[in-house]
Amino acid sequence: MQAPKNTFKSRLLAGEMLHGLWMSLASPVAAEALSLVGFDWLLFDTEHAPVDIAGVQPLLQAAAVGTAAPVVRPAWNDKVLIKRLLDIGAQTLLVPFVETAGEAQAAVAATRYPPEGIRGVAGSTRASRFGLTGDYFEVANREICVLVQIETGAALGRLEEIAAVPGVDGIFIGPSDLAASLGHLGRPGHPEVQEALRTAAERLARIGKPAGILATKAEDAIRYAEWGYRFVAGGVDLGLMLGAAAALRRQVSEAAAARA
Ligand SMILES: O=C(O)C(=O)C[C@H](O)[C@@H](O)CO
Repeated sequence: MQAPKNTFKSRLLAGEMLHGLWMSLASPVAAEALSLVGFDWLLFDTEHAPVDIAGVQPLLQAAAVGTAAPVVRPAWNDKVLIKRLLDIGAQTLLVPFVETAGEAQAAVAATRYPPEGIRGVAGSTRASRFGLTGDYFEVANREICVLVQIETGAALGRLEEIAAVPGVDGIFIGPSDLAASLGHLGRPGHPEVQEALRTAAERLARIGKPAGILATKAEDAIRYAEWGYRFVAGGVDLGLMLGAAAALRRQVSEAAAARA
């Protein structure tokens, strides 16, 4: 048996546009269902969603049913969290709050077996198909995809340095945190934030590094793709559910009011 290939990484590096969905519900049912609707990737968040490592494994198992590649965001740029996510089979990680090239190097090192990095070795994990693959140790390092998240003005100032770190495959800009860092908490749509997002994509395109972002509505996702973002989460599972529920509630209430 061969070790799993990382199709997210190969497609990203081939320059494909990858449409994603941000998953905050931490629900295996939602993961399985939404893996089937045609997105290229699903982001399982453990930074702000109520889920620990043991809860991520069922999400990965559920998503394996469909066609969307899983991406997991560890709660922090932490070598132990990263190792544990890799062991349960995550191959693409979105590492939050990277502000310097040194922090990006640490994130990459945490994902690589020695001598390239410091990942601890376990023989029988979900990552190696419980030890049944013959080639896992040979291919693991190159199949792992590291995306680092830029979320402050300071990090943005060092964008090119961070992006140049070997092993950083893509840069994700977090609009909400960047907005907060730029003095516009809760207002990612503020013109100054939007301009920072636009120029970040431009700078990354100039150095040939794929840029990613999270949008919360289709029109934002479309604009970000037009600006050059290549892996764009177009919405959040929880937000979509609430939006649909609120619209349904509004529609039936309005119909009832009209009948009265
Ligand atoms: O800065 C951002 O934007 C993010 O990091 C995403 C947030 O954590 C959040 O909107 C996810 O639900």
